[in-house]
Amino acid sequence: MMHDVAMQLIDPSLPQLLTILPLSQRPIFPGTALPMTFSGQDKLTALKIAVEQHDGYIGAVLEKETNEDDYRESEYYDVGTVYQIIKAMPMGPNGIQVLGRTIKRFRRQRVVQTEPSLRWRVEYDNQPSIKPDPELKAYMLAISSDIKSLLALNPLFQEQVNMVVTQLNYDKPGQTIDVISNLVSSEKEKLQELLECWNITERAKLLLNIIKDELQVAKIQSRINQQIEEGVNAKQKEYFLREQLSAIRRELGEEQDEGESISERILGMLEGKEMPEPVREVFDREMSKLRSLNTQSPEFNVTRTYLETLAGLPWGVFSPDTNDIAEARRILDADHYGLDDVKDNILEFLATIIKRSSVAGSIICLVGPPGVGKTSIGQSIARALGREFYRFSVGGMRDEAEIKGHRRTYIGAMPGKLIQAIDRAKSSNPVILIDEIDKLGSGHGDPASALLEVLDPEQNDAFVDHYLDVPYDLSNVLFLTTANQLDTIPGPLMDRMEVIRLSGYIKEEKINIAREYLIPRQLKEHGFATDEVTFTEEALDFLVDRYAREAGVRNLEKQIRKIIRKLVLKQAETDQHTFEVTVDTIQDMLGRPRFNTEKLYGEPIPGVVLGLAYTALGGATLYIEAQGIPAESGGFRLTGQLGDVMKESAQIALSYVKSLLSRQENHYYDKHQVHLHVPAGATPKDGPSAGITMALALYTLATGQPPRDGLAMTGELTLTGRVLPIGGVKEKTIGARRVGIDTLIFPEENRQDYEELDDYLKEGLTAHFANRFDDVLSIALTKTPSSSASVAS
Ligand SMILES: Nc1ncnc2c1ncn2[C@@H]1O[C@H](COP(=O)(O)OP(=O)(O)OP(=O)(O)O)[C@@H](O)[C@H]1O
Repeated sequence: MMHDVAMQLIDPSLPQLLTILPLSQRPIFPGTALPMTFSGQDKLTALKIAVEQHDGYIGAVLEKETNEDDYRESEYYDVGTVYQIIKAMPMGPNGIQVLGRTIKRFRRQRVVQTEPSLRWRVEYDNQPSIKPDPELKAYMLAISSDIKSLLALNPLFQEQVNMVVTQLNYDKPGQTIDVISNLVSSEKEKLQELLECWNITERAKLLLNIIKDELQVAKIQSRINQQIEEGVNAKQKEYFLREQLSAIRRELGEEQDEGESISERILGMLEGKEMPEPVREVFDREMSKLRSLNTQSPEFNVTRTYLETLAGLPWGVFSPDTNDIAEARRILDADHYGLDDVKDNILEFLATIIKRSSVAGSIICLVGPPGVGKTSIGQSIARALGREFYRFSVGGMRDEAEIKGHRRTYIGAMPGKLIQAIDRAKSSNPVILIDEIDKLGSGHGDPASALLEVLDPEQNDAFVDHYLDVPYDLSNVLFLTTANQLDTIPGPLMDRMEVIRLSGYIKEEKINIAREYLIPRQLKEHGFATDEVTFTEEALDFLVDRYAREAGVRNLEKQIRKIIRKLVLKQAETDQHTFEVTVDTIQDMLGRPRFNTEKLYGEPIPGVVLGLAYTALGGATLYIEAQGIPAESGGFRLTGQLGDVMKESAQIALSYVKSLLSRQENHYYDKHQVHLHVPAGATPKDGPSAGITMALALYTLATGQPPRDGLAMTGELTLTGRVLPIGGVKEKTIGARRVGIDTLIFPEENRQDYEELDDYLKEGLTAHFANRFDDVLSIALTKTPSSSASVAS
């Protein structure tokens, strides 16, 4: 390529010796007019000589290392640009600005003089102008396009660059490149490299790289700027719009100032309430915080919700107690059939509260199977005292925060159930019923001890909910709790409560409840007059016996509702107005009866004995089955999901029966493996009270004598054959009646419990009381051994 051949000709018009002046920032390129400033006496002297003696020509060279004291001692690059000063103007006492043009690059040949100024002998870049080849042309085009992009991003040199770009002269690429080089910025070393590049194509390449780098930086810069601007703009826009909106609202008189009206509303909520002083201080502090916050900030909402909760609570608001025991009795009677003991207990309790005029420390726990009226008794108590009623369940509750609330730092924090209850009740002395206290879970924190804090009269006058973070006095709340069974209630909670049992109803009671309470209530709810629908006695008996045999009456109520709904439809579809519900109607409407009989066995057989159990669903009967399998060495298997206590009591029963049999020369268990099962196999069971039942099953299996018909029993057995007392006599009696049992065996020590039962519960039943297992045998075995079972010996 032609222009690659360096032709260093001497330019006759330019001086061979040049006064050198230093450039510290960047080199300058030929072909442009530009001003330069210099300061320092030594430089001023050099400039003066150049202007006066050498037609104003100087050589401007970039310093490699600057010598601050004397520019002549600095280290210089070899290549610089010759500059001709056209005009010089003093700048300050020690400086000068010169205006001139850059002409040509030169290279140092040698230093010819240092005093009074630095002078070099130089050689010039005297390449002839060349016609660009395609490669160089391509570079030039690339430079031109990049420089335009750069222009779009960086408006700073717009005019200057624009001019250059529009005048780009492909015929003189070297000059064009130099002009552009004066405009780009990069590290000084890179620019010096560009200056030192004699080869034009190489120079174009270097310049393109520099421009590309610059373009990259400019792009990033512009992106950052844009992002910042967008953020600022969006914020500003929203701010202005909001300002305008509230100005418009103010103009329309719709709202004074959002924040102000919220604060006023919250303050208004305090009317008629008496906030204790320490709480008021916290309230005031939060209130002034609210006022200082921007209504759009998230913190405003958090503070506002807190203040609303705090102000919404019924501080110092109490409903006056009725204090009329006669009225309380009337209400309890009006709402509930029977339950005489329960009502008496509750009235005694209410009388005490009235006398002491304080509820402090009185907690009642209503225990009984589902649907026996625990909740509705609670409601009646509230009605009798004229207090608000609120109920919540702690069944399955695993997180302490549900009772005591979440700290306010949580997102979506709320007060716990107790404060929610107070909030809903709108009074500080409501009746709060805590349901299913026996099913309280444990998991996060300790819900049981949180509940204890609530119920404990020593602590609950200053109950601190995590969310509120100020004490609330719960000592005027009348707490009631309910449970299906007592075993699973945490001990410390149990200690603080007075237990009132609701044992479940027998058939006759349920018929009465249905007739006197449930049916009239359902008729009313469905818009029937009481005389429009009548149930026959047989129908009620059939309904209770076949469709609703459980201890409570909730299911009975449900069945009645079903029947009445169907009658509503019938009334709407036909002209019929009055209805008589008979056995047939019930069968028609409710389908096949759910219960026929609980008896699994027709005739009694050896090895099968009916036991009495006390479960969360009330009293129940359960069969105990024993079966022998001939085997060399005996053995014992137990099935039916039995708990540890029940397993042990099975072992005791077996050991005892074996010793009893050995005295009778009966070696059945030496030759048989025995399997004891308690159906239904899927229901977990535990407790020692099936001891005598299991022993009798094992005994009758070995002797082949069946127990007498219609017999059920309960009692703990010791290893020596003593019968120990059990719990739940009333429930067990009720359970036994339900399945048509007529003879019962209880431990002797439970005799009094049984005798204290109401007569109607005992009607038609014969109860026997056993001290020892021998007594059980003499009551249970009235028949002689059957011949078919005699193989057992
Ligand atoms: N002795 C009764 N007299 C009249 N109605 C009753 C009686 N016992 C229960 N009921 C009614 O039976 C229904 C169920 O009672 P309630 O909801 O109080 O049962 P519960 O014992 O609280 O049950 P759970 O343990 O499942 O909460 C209610 O409608 C209640 O009025």
